Amino acid sequence: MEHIQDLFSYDKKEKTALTIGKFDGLHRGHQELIAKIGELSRLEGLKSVVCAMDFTPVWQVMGIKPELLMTRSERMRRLEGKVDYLVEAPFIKKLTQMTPEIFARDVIQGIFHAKYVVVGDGFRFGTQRSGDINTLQALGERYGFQTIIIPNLKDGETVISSTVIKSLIKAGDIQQANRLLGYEYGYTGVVEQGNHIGRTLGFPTLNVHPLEGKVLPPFGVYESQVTVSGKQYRGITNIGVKPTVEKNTRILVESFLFDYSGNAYGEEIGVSLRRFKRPEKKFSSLEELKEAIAQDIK
Ligand SMILES: Cc1cc2nc3c(=O)[nH]c(=O)nc-3n(C[C@H](O)[C@H](O)[C@H](O)COP(=O)(O)O)c2cc1C
Ligand SMILES: Nc1ncnc2c1ncn2[C@@H]1O[C@H](COP(=O)(O)OP(=O)(O)OP(=O)(O)O)[C@@H](O)[C@H]1O
Repeated sequence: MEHIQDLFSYDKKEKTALTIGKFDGLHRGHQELIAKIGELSRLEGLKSVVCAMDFTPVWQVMGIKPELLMTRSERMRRLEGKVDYLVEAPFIKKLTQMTPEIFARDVIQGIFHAKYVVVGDGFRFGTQRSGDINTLQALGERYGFQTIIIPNLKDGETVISSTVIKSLIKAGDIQQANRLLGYEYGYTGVVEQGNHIGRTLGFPTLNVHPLEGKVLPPFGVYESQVTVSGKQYRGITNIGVKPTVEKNTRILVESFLFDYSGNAYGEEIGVSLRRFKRPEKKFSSLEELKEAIAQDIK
């Protein structure tokens, strides 16, 4: 997969099967669209393209702190091997001012040379989201691309969306969030040195700082799976500020791994969350904290 960081520097000439959207989380709905562009590109000798709209420039202007399911590099890794091109499209003035027609003509046709555009039911595009799937279909006829609509994938009555998944994570319902994502939500990060209290408690932890912008669940203890040097370990993870031992510390994701004995300082690890167990608590002694952790791992 080739990663192109700016839509306006995309200069490939091949015909494409294209999908467009924010693609935060690459949930099961997104995965259907990606499977479809893969299938079309294989059948018809096209290139498959994910055009991921990046709203960071807009949020910066508005002073909004982003809350996202994945960082750009996590998205890149998750798409690796699945599509030919990942093209990021920072949502700059030039884009925000495009009417649906200009977007279809200059971007879908002009930049991407799309033969197919694959979108979900609820897709909106153009200035102030003024175009919908009917607009897209009509413009496709004018500008020579075919629009393929994927019905919104649901889980029971719930339409799967990044927004719903973020709410579930914030509410601590990791199991349901994972179901809608189609994989386990988590954090990647470089292992940092802690206070080395963990090992005196008998529970040494691999500590990572959650990357900027990632949605956090309620502070607390979670069953987890941790990847270190390509190997997976079952573990238990505390997300929070460890109020028993620290004051005003920054948020950490701390994992005690069963069956692991290294320290991995400086290495990048992945921590996937499986289930919420209990809220983080300020214990009155380290002894009580130790007893609680012993219960957590049972
Ligand atoms: C399973 C687990 C549960 C934890 N629960 C809490 C908690 O409820 N309250 C708290 O203050 N710290 C909690 N911690 C964090 C510990 O305080 C922390 O791991 C310990 O102080 C070691 O920190 P260090 O790595 O900086 O040495 C928990 C850690 C683990 C692994
Ligand atoms: N559940 C779904 N089933 C099928 N397609 C979907 C689904 N959700 C989103 N899509 C499509 O995936 C593309 C990218 O969607 P986008 O990431 O913008 O939407 P989203 O997941 O609903 O996010 P948000 O909740 O932030 O609006 C769009 O074409 C959209 O219509």
